[in-house]
Amino acid sequence: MIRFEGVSKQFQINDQVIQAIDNVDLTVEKGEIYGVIGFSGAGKSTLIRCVNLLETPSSGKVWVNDQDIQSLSKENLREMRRKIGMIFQHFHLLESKTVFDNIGFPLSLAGEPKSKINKKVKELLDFVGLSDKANHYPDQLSGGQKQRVGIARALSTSPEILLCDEATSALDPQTTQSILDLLKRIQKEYNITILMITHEMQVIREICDRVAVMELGKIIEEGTIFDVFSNPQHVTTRNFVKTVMNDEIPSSIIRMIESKEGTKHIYRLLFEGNFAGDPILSMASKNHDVHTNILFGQITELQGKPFGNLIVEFRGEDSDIHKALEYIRETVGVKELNIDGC
Ligand SMILES: Nc1ncnc2c1ncn2[C@@H]1O[C@H](COP(=O)(O)OP(=O)(O)OP(=O)(O)O)[C@@H](O)[C@H]1O
Repeated sequence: MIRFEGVSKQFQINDQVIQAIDNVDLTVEKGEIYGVIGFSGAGKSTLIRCVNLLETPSSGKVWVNDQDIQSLSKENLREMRRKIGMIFQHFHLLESKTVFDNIGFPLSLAGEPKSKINKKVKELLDFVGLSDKANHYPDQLSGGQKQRVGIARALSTSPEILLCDEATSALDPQTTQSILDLLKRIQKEYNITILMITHEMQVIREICDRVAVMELGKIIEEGTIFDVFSNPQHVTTRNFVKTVMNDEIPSSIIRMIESKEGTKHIYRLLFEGNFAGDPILSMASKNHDVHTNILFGQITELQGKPFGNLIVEFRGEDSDIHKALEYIRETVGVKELNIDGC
């Protein structure tokens, strides 16, 4: 468990004071994957670096497993740091050491016996799928493979917490996916608490349980992935959500709707985790003698629940359409559509 309590951090450059973190309160529960998202300069890196005291807060407290880390003795802090692994955007591998030695490096530093290092490194090489690369050097690896080495190295001391600093930002989408899958496996199999910072909402959506949005050093919004993605409150959060779940209707569809003559019965059906898979449109159509025409839609999955919307045109008698909509409303949200797409 990680808890930030009124944490602030200022940097001073000449006579200028930079407020990198501003009175942050945040709790990451044991075993969850918690994401912090924000634009460049929001304070994410500074925040995550306060967990292992790579940065010292100017004020406030950081608790790790109910221990105030700033009150630890040097020796206890060293011990605590062994429980906190970290992975980085640019991997930070030692170029002159093999994959095997990179992974075993934290254990060598801690003076662990060779037999223990060998056993642990072999287990981790297998876990991250790099057993055949043990004797390769970092410059012989792809970005994704390098990050796997970084992850294995972070796991070598059997940490309880893994800090991920933009761990997938240097990777292509396919490799990103494989690294995210690996992080999910780590959470499940090792029950590790993961705190990750990123500027990619896709990454948050993919694996996090909860998310905090940071701006100008403050947490401006926080919640479960489902709540934040389905009902973002702050304009910055809405902009992040839009990058992965754009519910604006394309202009070609709006033009097509506008060109239709006569009364238009066009509705937005909102799927917000409340849909059990019944064929509601075809049932509404069959039971109430209306025709339905899906004009546009985007349904995705958030934390295992369907989320999104469909823009549907209904044709038929007004009274039948009314009854069909009543039936649909029992299952999903229904909103009449203004032509401006709202
Ligand atoms: N060591 C430092 N000295 C001075 N200013 C710093 C230092 N580290 C960070 N800052 C400043 O603190 C603010 C927050 O930076 P931080 O790196 O935490 O943001 P970020 O959200 O991680 O951004 P990015 O994604 O670009 O790394 C920025 O204005 C940055 O310039």
